[in-house]
Amino acid sequence: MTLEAPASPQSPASAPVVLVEGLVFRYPNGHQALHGIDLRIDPGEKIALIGPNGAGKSTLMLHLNGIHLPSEGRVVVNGLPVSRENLGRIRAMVGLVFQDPDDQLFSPTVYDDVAFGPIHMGLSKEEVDTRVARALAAVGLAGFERRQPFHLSIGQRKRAALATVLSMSPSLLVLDEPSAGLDPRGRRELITLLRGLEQTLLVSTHDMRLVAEIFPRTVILDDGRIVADGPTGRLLADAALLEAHGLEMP
Ligand SMILES: Nc1ncnc2c1ncn2[C@@H]1O[C@H](COP(=O)(O)OP(=O)(O)OP(=O)(O)O)[C@@H](O)[C@H]1O
Repeated sequence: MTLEAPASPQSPASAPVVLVEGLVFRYPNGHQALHGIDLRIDPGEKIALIGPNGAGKSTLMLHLNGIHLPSEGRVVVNGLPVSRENLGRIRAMVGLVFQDPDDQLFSPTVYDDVAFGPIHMGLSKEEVDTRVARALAAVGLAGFERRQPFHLSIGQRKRAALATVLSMSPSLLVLDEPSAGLDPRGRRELITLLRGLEQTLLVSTHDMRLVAEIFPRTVILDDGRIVADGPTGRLLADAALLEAHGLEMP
């Protein structure tokens, strides 16, 4: 097992954005998908979460905004435990983007989808409009307000899905497989976009080149356990480690 203190851009004393302690999760059918996860994410970190199919990456990420609640252990976001009572506040702080943008886009127009979160935060029409414009500009979709989401390309839909959470100004962005299905140009645009985001970022991916290009820190999950956590360059250079967990560089 390879575990190291993460290289945080903040001072070690700064409060973590995410603290996961002893997280165990069993699905209702009894399958135990997480076996005691400990993870700390500091402000401004950009972290890749990698591991083979079925390792538990999505299950872990779904705990960060309370779609799943721990069977044992706890998850704390910006000092607030993720629990049923705190879900509204947690979801305003954690923007979760699913792998399939169609899970996130359900309105007749891009504007309606991106405005949905801010409207439900009770913001004024003026503030909602400002946030929609800012979020669409951030993902390169300025002027797409009146477009119909289901007529956009997959790359545009993925960016629109990201805009639906950016409009809530989350302090943590959690993205599941953001580069899946993108062509080379879409991938390059995504890399530029992710590099420019100021939010703390946790991204699950099988795209090892994306990992190498963007993320200073990588966490490897296998069979519901963190098996390595450290600087990306060192982990990806460890061929034996990658092979042991069903991973390889392209
Ligand atoms: N609703 C469910 N009920 C029971 N077991 C589930 C459920 N969803 C996922 N699992 C199981 O939990 C384990 C972890 O799945 P998870 O989707 O978190 O893995 P993953 O690392 O995200 O995989 P992938 O890379 O394929 O997306 C797997 O064994 C999976 O079959």
